[in-house]
Amino acid sequence: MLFPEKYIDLNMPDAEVRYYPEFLSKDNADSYFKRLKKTIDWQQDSITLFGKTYLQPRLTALYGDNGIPYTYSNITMHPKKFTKDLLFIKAAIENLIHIRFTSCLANLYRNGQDSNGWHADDEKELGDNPIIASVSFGAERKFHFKHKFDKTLKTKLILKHGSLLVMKGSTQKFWLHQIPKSKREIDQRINLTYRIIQQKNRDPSIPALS
Ligand SMILES: O=C(O)CCC(=O)C(=O)O
Ligand SMILES: [Fe+2]
Repeated sequence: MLFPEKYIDLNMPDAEVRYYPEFLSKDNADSYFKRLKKTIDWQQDSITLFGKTYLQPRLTALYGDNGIPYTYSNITMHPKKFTKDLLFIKAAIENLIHIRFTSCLANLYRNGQDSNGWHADDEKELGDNPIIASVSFGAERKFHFKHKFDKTLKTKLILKHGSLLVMKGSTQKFWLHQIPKSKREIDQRINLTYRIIQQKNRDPSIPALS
């Protein structure tokens, strides 16, 4: 039996985080993984931190249904048009949680040395209390959270093949997250983070078009 709607609330203070371990069946997740690896236009960008330039420790790509660029860690990404698979997965999430997304940032972790350092997804383009829906395929990876202000608060989970993690409310205001590097040998993993990306300087008193 499949239970795509079965969830676990992480019960973190100052956050709303919900985990759906069986969002996609294994067969579905297997075939998405293979196709996403081939059809996404993966690229490795450089980031500049404290005046030094590094290659990002993973491959990424941005897709969307508007042309609005997305800037984080000094990288500006321009969205490509959604692929069929990305639209199907988007619709499955939207049916489950009743939120419409505009964009998807895809990550490919090639092995255990690839990672995603501590950050919050709190860019202006994401609006005030952003909703981020993140689907995982392939190798399992650890996902860590730590509170920005109360150093005693942290938690972690393992993101399974075919799982969905939804972060909303004040999560990005109060918490950082990361995918740490691992010395173990780890296979490839693809993660899709669906987001709502809007014009940066939009007047918040005017409702966004949907
Ligand atoms: O790979 C993941 O699970 C997390 C990705 C992430 O945090 C991001 O793209 O902002
Ligand atoms: Fe993130």
